[in-house]
Amino acid sequence: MPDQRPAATTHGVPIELRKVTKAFPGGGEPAVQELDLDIAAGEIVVLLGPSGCGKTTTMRMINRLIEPTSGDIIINGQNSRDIDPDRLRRHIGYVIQQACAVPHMTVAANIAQVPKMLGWDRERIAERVDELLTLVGLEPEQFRDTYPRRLSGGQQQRVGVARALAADPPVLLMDEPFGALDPITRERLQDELLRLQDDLAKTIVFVTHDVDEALKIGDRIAIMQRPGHIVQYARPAEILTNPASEYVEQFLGSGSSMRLLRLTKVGDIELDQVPFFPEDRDCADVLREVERDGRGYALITDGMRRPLRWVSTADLEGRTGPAGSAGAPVTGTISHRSTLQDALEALLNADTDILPVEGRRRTYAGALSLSTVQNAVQSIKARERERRLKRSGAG
Ligand SMILES: Nc1ncnc2c1ncn2[C@@H]1O[C@H](COP(=O)(O)OP(=O)(O)OP(=O)(O)O)[C@@H](O)[C@H]1O
Repeated sequence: MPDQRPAATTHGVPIELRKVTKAFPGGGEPAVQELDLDIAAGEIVVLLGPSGCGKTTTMRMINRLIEPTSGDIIINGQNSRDIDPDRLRRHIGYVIQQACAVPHMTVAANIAQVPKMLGWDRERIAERVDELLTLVGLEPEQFRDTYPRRLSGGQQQRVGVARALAADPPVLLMDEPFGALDPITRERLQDELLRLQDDLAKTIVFVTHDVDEALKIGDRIAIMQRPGHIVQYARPAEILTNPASEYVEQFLGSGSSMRLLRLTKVGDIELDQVPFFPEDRDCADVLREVERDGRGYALITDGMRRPLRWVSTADLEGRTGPAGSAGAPVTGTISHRSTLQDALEALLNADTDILPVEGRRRTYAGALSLSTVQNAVQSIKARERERRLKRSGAG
C-alpha cells in the first residue's frame, strides 16, 4: 500500500455545461445538442452510451480540445471561454485509452511534462514523479528510468494516470482509460482509481460504453443517446431501479438485480440482528434469552465481540457452565465491506444457512442469510420507486 501522498492535494471543482452544442463543419446533425450537465466538485461523473453518441466530443469540450459551437462551460464559476486554452489544459488532467506516453522519453520524463511546462524546479519535479509512481502502484526505483514500451498495458495506464495527476489538477478527464485492458487488470485499475479518489477527491469525468464499469466507478452516470443528448442523469442505483426510458432499459440490458447486488455493500443493508452473548455467559442464562428471542439460535462472541460459535436451544438445554464450549464453531464470516454479490457467493458455499457479518475491527455486526439479501434488494427497489413517485408527485 503506498503511503506517500501529495503534501497538499487540490480537490475537485464544480463544472457546469449550459446548452452546449457542437456541430462539426460539414458534419450534418450536431454531435452534441444543447447539453446541460451539472458536475459536482469531487464527484466521478460517467458519460455512458453507445459509439457515436457524443461522449468524447462532450468531454473534449471541457478542456477545449474541441471548441463548442454554442453554449457555456463553467469551471469553478469561470466561463472556459475566458480561460486561455493552454492554461486550462494544464489544470485539467487528461487520460486516454492508449497511454499517451511519449515513447522516446522515460517514464519519469513523461510524468514530468506538465510540471516542467509550469516551470517547477528539478528537485520538486523528481520528488513529485516518485510520489506519483508510488501513488499509482509502481515502484519508483524500478520504473522511473524505464521506457513506456517496456511496460504492460496496465502499467502504461498507471503511468497515464500519474502523468495526468502530475501538476495536481482539480479536474481529470478520462476517456475509456481502461478500455484496452484485460478484464482482471481493468478491475484492478478501477479499484485503484476509486481508492485514489478517496484521498484525492478530484472532479472526474469518465467516458465509457461499459455499463458495469459505469455502475462501479460513477457517483453519477449520464446516459447519452444519439445524437448528442443526455437521457438520464442519476446515481447508479437509481438508474438500475428506475431507467428513465425504454432506451435506457435496453442499453443496460438484463440483470439489473444482479448489478444491484454488485453495487451494494453488506454494511449498507439491514442485517439480521441475531442475538449474541459473550463466551463466559452461563448456558442456562443464554438458553433463556434465546427462547425469549424466538429464533432458536444465537451467536457466541469473544471478549472483542468477534463471532466464535453458533448455539441452538438444543445445544444449550440441560447444559451448565460457560456457553463458549457449546454449539459449533463459526466456519465462515462475511465482511461488512463485501458486496452483496460476494456475500451471496459465500452463503451459497457455506455450511450454514446464515453467516455472521464482521464490521469494523472484525466485531459482530449482524447476520446474513439468503432471505436477508433478497429482502435488501426488494427494499432498495421499493425505495427507489417511492423516490421516483415522490419526485413525479412534486414535479
Ligand atoms: N472531428 C470530427 N469531425 C466530424 N465529425 C465528428 C468529429 N468528431 C466526432 N464526430 C462525429 O460526432 C459524433 C459523436 O462522436 P464522439 O466521438 O463524440 O462519440 P462517442 O460517443 O465518444 O463515440 P465512441 O464511443 O465511438 O468514441 C459521431 O457521429 C462522430 O462521427
